[in-house]
Amino acid sequence: MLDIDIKIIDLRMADQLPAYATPGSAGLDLRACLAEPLTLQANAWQLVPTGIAIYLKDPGYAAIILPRSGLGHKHGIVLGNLVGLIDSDYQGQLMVSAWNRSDTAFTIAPMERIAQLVVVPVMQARFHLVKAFPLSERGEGGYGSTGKA
Ligand SMILES: O=c1ccn([C@H]2C[C@H](O)[C@@H](COP(=O)(O)OP(=O)(O)OP(=O)(O)O)O2)c(=O)[nH]1
Ligand SMILES: [Mg+2]
Repeated sequence: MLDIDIKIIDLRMADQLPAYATPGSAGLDLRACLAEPLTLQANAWQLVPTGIAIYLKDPGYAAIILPRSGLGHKHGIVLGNLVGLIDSDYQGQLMVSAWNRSDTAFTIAPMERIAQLVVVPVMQARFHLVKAFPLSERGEGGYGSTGKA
């Protein structure tokens, strides 16, 4: 279990801090911190505040924002950036780019859970410039080079 600092940006979030819904949950649901319902027309997207900020601090971690399965599959509410990446040094409010990829308008209610946050380990890399790589089995083959079946 990792300890992370969290800051309340909107007071309405004070009693609704993100929490794992079950002991085995990987994601924490993020709420739409809205004053009034927000209707996303078909294929419209809008940046939605969550009312909270986190500071991961350790560059060995990041957080990713993912769609909720039900909203995405049943209503087409996914993310305008497909996946949100939260840097370990980001201290601003968590924002969700809510995109209605469906052909029907969808209304997000204030405080509705619209996306989920997953904290993940990250390895920062140091690059060593070389002229050639030692040959691997794959070499430069990709994009289906191993066949279909
Ligand atoms: O869905 C998202 C994606 C990003 N962010 C915040 C946290 C992240 O650390 C910061 C920058 O995100 P990113 O690096 O993906 O965006 P950028 O377009 O490269 O902006 P920047 O130039 O600020 O890095 O924006 C969010 O709140 N929600
Ligand atoms: Mg960036």
